[in-house]
Amino acid sequence: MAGLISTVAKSLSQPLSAVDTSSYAYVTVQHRMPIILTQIVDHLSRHKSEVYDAKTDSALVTSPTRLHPAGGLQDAWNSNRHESEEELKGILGALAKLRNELQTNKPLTRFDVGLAEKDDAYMGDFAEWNAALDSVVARNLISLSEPPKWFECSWLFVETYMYRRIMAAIHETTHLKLLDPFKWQKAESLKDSTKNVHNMLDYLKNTLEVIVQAEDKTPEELKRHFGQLLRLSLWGNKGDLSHSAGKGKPEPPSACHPTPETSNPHDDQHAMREVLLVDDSEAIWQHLRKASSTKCSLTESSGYTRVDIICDNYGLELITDLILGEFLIVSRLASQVCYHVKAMPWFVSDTTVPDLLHILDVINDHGGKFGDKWRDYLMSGKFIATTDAFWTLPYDFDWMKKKAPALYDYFKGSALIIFKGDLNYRKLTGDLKWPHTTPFKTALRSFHPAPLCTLRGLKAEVVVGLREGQAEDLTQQDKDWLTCGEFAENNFINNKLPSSEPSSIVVCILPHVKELNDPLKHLHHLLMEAFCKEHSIRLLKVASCEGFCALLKLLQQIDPANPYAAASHGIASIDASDLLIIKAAEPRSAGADEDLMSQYDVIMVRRRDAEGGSAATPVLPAVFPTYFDAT
Ligand SMILES: O=P(O)(O)OC[C@@]1(O)O[C@H](CO)[C@@H](O)[C@@H]1O
Repeated sequence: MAGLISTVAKSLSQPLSAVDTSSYAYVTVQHRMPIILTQIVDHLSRHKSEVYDAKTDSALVTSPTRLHPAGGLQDAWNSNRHESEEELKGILGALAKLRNELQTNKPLTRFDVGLAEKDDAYMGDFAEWNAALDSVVARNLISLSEPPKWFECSWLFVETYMYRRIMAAIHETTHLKLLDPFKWQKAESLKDSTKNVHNMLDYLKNTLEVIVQAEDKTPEELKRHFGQLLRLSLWGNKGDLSHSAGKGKPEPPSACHPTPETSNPHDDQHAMREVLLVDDSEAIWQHLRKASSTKCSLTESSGYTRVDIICDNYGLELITDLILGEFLIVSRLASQVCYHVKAMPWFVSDTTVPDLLHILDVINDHGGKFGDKWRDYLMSGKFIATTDAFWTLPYDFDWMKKKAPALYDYFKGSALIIFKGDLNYRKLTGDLKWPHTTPFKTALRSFHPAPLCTLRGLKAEVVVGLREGQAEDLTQQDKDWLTCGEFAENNFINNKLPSSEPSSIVVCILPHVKELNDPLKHLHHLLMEAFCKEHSIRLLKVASCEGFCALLKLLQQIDPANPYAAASHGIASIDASDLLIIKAAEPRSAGADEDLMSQYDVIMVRRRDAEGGSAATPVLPAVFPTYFDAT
């Protein structure tokens, strides 16, 4: 068994990387990343006069498509024109050198911390980047004795490293620190989207009228709109320029991936179904409704429900995220929506703070009052725009507790964290080679500050949470299903797992499954047993799956008013990776087992329902039957 575990653990620890020349990671490092560097050099060379050009800036005010802001102070360019032009040449030289290092697989070079004054807003993360270069996240996957190199490290590291090197070349200047090297591509991505934007804002307007006017707005009505807007935000993710290697505006979604331009959003529900590989929108709806209806997020007792959106791309995707935020506020599913954007230009089209403020002007240009309304939201706190250095470090989210503890603690107050896009998904799952049926919660490892969901178009070879056989069927359907960006998933997990509060766990119950033919499930059980042992949590093993099922059936006698009632379909089959966690209202006393009966306040069980979907169904406290053989 130990050999089996080490085999599974070994395969799990392997990140996606260009070491595998048949992988998409290799295609990205070999071809796409050099193209992205070349495009920046071309744009900066061709638009040299527009780096900080008053004409372009003034055009920003009048032109209907409002090109992306010049991103800088005009007088800096005027008064230091010669120095600025020399610095621009320096940037172009640095990017050409970077491209050569990449293409010739040189060792990754360190950042010059000597350039960074104390608390430098631009280069203050250089020391952390150098620490990462010395750490396991940048290890050479071919030989530990070798330094990290472009084709021999994790894909996640070298890709994030490339973008940080691009911005380092800009941050190390005196006059061009504010230059956004992707501004032309971001502007381009919106250039022909007038109709899309109009349609989306019209849809929002109509939806809000329905919500506001319908006194007795039925939950079903709200739920339908919620699902539509969730899917709209998901398909906004197609506008990712790092995936299309910056080739300007990505192809408009094909017929089966409608956006308002290709169909009326009301009707796209079924057109999208077949490409949504995991759709937990029902569970998200039930969770948010419960969190808001009890006037508190699951982690705070105040009348305050905050939803956090970890943003991805500028342009259409950002507009769909703002539309989703408006719906959450007006429907009272949230009292505050916080938009987390990047502290610097990133992955070509990722949203920065200037981008978020600028898009409000673009929205105003497309008619309607939403741009002004959302600017007011930012002033009043209904919307928050924020950023953190962690999002542009190379660490996946398993590191957040250690590398950004304040950010992790902040998220504990969230009712729901919505992670947009592929890069965030890759960081949630560590960009590791998980088997595709790995439970999403397993792939999150130590990252569970609060309930969270993903809205992601698949553009990389990592995906978890699929049903047995689903990946094989998809490969038959489209051999590039993992990376073509045509398929999507929407995973949800109600992240109040024990590892964030072991002291509240009274008992953990596992089905005693003798022959576990799935190494992942075995690993899962071993991890839970180790967790219980580490935190002195009672671990009970059900002598048989039947006994375990009987207990869960017993727990089905739940309060019909419980909004989760609709989600519980009875136990059709039990998945051996399921478990029962009994939490205590108060930190657990060291009392005897008898006090189990009185302490717990909520029981979380994760199971697959008869349809093979997945639903987290918290149920009310129950009485213990005598099914257990304490082991
Ligand atoms: O986060 P997004 O914008 O959805 O996708 C970004 C991204 O996943 O797309 C490419 C994968 O194909 C990578 O280069 C990059 O990581």
